[in-house]
Amino acid sequence: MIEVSELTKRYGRTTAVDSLSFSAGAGEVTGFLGPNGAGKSTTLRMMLGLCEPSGGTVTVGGCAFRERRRGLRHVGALLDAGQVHPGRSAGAHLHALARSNRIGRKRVASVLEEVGLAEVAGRRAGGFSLGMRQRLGIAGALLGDPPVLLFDEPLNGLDPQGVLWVRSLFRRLAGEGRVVLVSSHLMAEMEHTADRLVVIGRGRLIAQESVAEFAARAAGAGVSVRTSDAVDARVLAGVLTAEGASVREVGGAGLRVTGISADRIAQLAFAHGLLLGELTTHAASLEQAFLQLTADSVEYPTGAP
Ligand SMILES: Nc1ncnc2c1ncn2[C@@H]1O[C@H](COP(=O)(O)OP(=O)(O)OP(=O)(O)O)[C@@H](O)[C@H]1O
Repeated sequence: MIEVSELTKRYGRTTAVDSLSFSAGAGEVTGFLGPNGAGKSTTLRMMLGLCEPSGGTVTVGGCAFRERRRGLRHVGALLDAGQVHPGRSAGAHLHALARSNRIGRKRVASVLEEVGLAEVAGRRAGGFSLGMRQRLGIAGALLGDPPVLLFDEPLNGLDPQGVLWVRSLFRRLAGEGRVVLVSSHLMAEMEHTADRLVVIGRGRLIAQESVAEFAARAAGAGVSVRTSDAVDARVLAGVLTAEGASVREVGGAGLRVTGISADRIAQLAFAHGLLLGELTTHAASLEQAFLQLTADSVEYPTGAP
């Protein structure tokens, strides 16, 4: 379990992370989302003890990362795929990491296989594409078989096949009971990758909830209902409101309903002898909800498209 409590980082007058508190649990993929400059990388760096917080604490599995020995066995991280020495081969890079963390050579071969780089293990990392470097970074994170994994923008540069592979890898790692925290500035990347979302903007927590809960607040979500005439629409509106739904009249016989499922609306209409001409569920756009939620937090906003 990762626990972030009142974490703050200031660079001169810039507050990159501002009293941020959230947690990421074992057995699920937590998406760490925010627009560019929101403070995601700074938070991950503080988690790993790579930069000193100005305030607050972050613990991984109950204690600070820096207090552990042989870190890779406890926390694996992909922070920047460009961190590899360009003259070193993928294999040599991983062997060096393994040696300094007292991890056996066999494990290097196994992670190279896992990320699909076994055949190019002898090639210089400097000649790798961004997608291959991401795979190498992921291999480094997996090397110590750690219970906690942090990934900063791991889908960057991956082709669609690579994205699918990473998603199934994260799911498997979480299924094995590990903590998997994945940062991204794109909701579309997290929608099908994460179970829970931690959304930040300007260093502050905006939302912390399941993907399903996040979807429920998305604009555009709801059910369109059309009855035979305006009188029936009014009767149905009364019935639905009494059930706790929010109802808005749209035209004579139309209603826009939120807070209740289409199934339940159909049951209630049937129970009250009301004929429905339309019953349409509108899927929530998570991307839209994310943009609305973080609109005030964008560092360099551009004009509307
Ligand atoms: N070393 C530094 N010195 C000064 N300011 C910094 C430093 N590192 C980060 N910042 C500032 O802190 C803020 C948060 O940056 P950070 O890189 O953590 O955001 P991010 O959410 O990871 O963004 P991105 O999605 O663009 O990677 C930004 O305003 C950035 O300019």
